[in-house]
Amino acid sequence: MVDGFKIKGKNSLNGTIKVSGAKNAALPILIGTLVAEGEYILRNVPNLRDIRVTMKLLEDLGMKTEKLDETTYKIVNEGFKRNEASYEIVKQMRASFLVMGPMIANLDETVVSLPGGCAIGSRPVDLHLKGFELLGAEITRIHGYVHAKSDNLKGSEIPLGFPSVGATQNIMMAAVKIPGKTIISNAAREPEIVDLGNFLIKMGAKIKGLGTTRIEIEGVKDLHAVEYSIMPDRIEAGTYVIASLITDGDLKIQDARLDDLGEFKSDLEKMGVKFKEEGNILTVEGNLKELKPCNVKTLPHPGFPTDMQPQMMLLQTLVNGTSTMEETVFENRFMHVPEFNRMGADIMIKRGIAVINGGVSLTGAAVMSSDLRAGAALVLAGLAAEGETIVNRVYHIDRGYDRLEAKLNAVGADIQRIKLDI
Ligand SMILES: CC(=O)N[C@H]1[C@@H](OP(=O)(O)OP(=O)(O)OC[C@H]2O[C@@H](n3ccc(=O)[nH]c3=O)[C@H](O)[C@@H]2O)O[C@H](CO)[C@@H](O)[C@@H]1O
Ligand SMILES: C=C(OP(=O)(O)O)C(=O)O
Repeated sequence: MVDGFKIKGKNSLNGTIKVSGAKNAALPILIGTLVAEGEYILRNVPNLRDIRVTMKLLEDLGMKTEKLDETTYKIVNEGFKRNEASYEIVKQMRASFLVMGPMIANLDETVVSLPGGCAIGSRPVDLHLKGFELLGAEITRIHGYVHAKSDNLKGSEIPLGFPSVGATQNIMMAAVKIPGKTIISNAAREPEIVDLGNFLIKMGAKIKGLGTTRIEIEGVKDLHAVEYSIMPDRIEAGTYVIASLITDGDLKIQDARLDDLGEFKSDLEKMGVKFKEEGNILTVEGNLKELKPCNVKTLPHPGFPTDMQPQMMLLQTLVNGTSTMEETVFENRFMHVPEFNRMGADIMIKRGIAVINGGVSLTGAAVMSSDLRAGAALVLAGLAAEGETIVNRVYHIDRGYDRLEAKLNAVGADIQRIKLDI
């Protein structure tokens, strides 16, 4: 049996909904505590399955972790107890592969399981490994594991073939401790990179160019543990923006930083959505019947974020006219399309582009969540649909949304957690 959601649609959402700390910043930053010994305090950590897996991973490597309150963790690094990150843990969460950077910076020999792909794509790590080789690591792959010899590393120029978020983070966490200067060119510019960089700078790292395509790092031997507060989750915030629009609601989204969402904001504005930011409260205005269709293409930041693609496609489904969605980051991130179609959407995929004939009325159905954001988009579809929707396999959603159903129910949704056959 697995958890599912039973959703009664057509309630409009009103009231204040608070955004939690960002999963995609919290995971690398928690792993960043492996970079240097000491006692860390991390605040604004979201309550997620991926966070619990990360704690297991850190403990397995020898760290002591303690939950101080709902969003605060203490992590004590007294050195590595072992030099291997096993498949049992890495297979549960791809971000686990980020341990490799701190491990090669601190240990002479390291073994890390290859993560493998997932429902949205093959998700290779060649750019991470090429970066480590340029830093002087000897890399071999045996039986699904990467072995690295790293007793003689030095800073280097690392051009990335693609501005990979994971590769940029992994290389940064190694380079901050490796003697000499490392320059990452074509680096990722995502706000989560900046948050990780700011955490490392607080630890004493010398990093320039965060948020640009060229990151310069001067290796420092003695870094120290710090207290740090994780940035708010821009994807969770964007998900609530869509929730407000598709339920004709009036959500007050607390701790949303719209500027972190790149072209998501400008694309919605082109559709006719108006944003208002007052202090840390964001509200959105837009009537589904009056919004215009739009053509969207996912791209690295500041382009339209791939993690908002399924939720945006739902909005495109409900707005009159034909819209398109082109996914350029992950080759297989359209698993929600047949599920939306089961609910009455009219979406066709042609040569990697989804063509959405919008303006339909959705009706509740039993649907399957294939990954985190597809799952969240199906929950939103259930909120907009007539009748009852059952979303199966919500464990994908629990990986990355902090109590999604509780937060949505508190602003007027009707979502029940139930047990379902897998
Ligand atoms: C650019 C981008 O939007 N990255 C997203 C990606 O980060 P994540 O770090 O998971 O993925 P990357 O940014 O590394 O990957 C982006 C693209 O680069 C390719 N690639 C990556 C690494 C590598 O070594 N070789 C390689 O070919 C991937 O197959 C993919 O097509 O997923 C996260 C979770 O959904 C998002 O928050 C990030 O915004
Ligand atoms: C797919 C996502 O995460 P992960 O890289 O952890 O799979 C996501 O955050 O949308």
